[in-house]
Amino acid sequence: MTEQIGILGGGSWGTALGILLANKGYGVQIWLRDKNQIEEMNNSRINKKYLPNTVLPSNLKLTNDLEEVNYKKDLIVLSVGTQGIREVLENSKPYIKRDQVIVNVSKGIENKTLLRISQIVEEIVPNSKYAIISGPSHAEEVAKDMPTTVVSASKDKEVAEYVQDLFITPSFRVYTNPDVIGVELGGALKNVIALGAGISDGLGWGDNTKAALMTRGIFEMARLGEKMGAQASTFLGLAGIGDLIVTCTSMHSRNRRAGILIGQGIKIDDAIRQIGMVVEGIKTAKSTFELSKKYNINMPITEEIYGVIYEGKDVKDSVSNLMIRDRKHEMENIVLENNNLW
Ligand SMILES: NC(=O)c1ccc[n+]([C@@H]2O[C@H](COP(=O)([O-])OP(=O)(O)OC[C@H]3O[C@@H](n4cnc5c(N)ncnc54)[C@H](O)[C@@H]3O)[C@@H](O)[C@H]2O)c1
Ligand SMILES: O=P(O)(O)OC[C@H](O)CO
Repeated sequence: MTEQIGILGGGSWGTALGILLANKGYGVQIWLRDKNQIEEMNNSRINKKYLPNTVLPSNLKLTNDLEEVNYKKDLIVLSVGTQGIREVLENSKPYIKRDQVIVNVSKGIENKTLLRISQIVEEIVPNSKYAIISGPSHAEEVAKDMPTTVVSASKDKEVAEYVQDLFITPSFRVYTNPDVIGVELGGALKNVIALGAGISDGLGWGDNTKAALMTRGIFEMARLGEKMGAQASTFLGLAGIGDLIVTCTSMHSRNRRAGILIGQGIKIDDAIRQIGMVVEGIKTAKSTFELSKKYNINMPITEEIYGVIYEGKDVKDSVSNLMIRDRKHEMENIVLENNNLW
């Protein structure tokens, strides 16, 4: 029997993955909250707002009804922005069945609770079969079938491999990994560093600066990750350095582009408005800053980005703060172990 898949959220990523899965022949239905957008997409068969250059396959259906999108689905994909996941999942809860697999593809940390998305899912739908897909994967390129690699992470090997099997195509290669914490944190924390890379570009600075932000950025991501129970080696993989590279360097990146605008002197709210899509790094910068305090981890880049976004710090002062800190040994506080097996 053909697998049936429901996708909660029809932004650029939910739509690109919906197209990929529908092209594999599965029955796919995307839930969107905006009825007008559904009508427009049904008429044009294009998601003009979020993914304007790709036609939707005929077996990709749209709905505004949470009961319908969950009904008789083998797999549910979560692709609304992180801060909306709790609300959408709470509203879906009456319709979610025990045997359905839940795959999160969003990348962030909830404000106030400081929870990762797997922890939100566990609170609302305890003991569900959960996986996360993460890695360097811009929707715009996946929709054009450009070679892309990602990771399917789950505590349950069977679930990770089921999700790998469902999503893999000759141009979308899916690896597995048991380290849910590391894969989730890699995808979330890189958005904060990408804002910094964008700010550096917006200031007109060069490749040296960006390479420094990326390299020192992955160190502080891994430091927090290890303290929170992740494998440091995950940060060397697709969901860590891989995603950091793509997000810090691509013109598709919403986070980098928001950073560029901020570096050019545009106000934060105006930058977010101009991007017009979820810029996860903005909210996740706050959560990450608070996590770094909670776990007592030194995260100087994240701290300065938090200062720029939430305390109105001048970006040039922030960079100067980073450069004139106490001298250090490069490899201080880094342990690289690899126990990354089920
Ligand atoms: N776009 C990409 O290339 C890409 C790739 C990998 C991962 N992601 C991640 O996927 C997630 C979604 O990103 P996107 O780029 O598709 O964003 P987007 O802005 O294009 O779409 C987000 C969608 O979520 C909906 N939404 C947001 N809050 C909601 C709420 N409370 N209730 C209902 N709907 C809500 C929006 O209406 C929109 O349809 C983010 O976490 C992002 O980091 C994006
Ligand atoms: O466009 P961004 O910055 O939200 O990044 C999207 C994906 O996370 C890239 O892998």
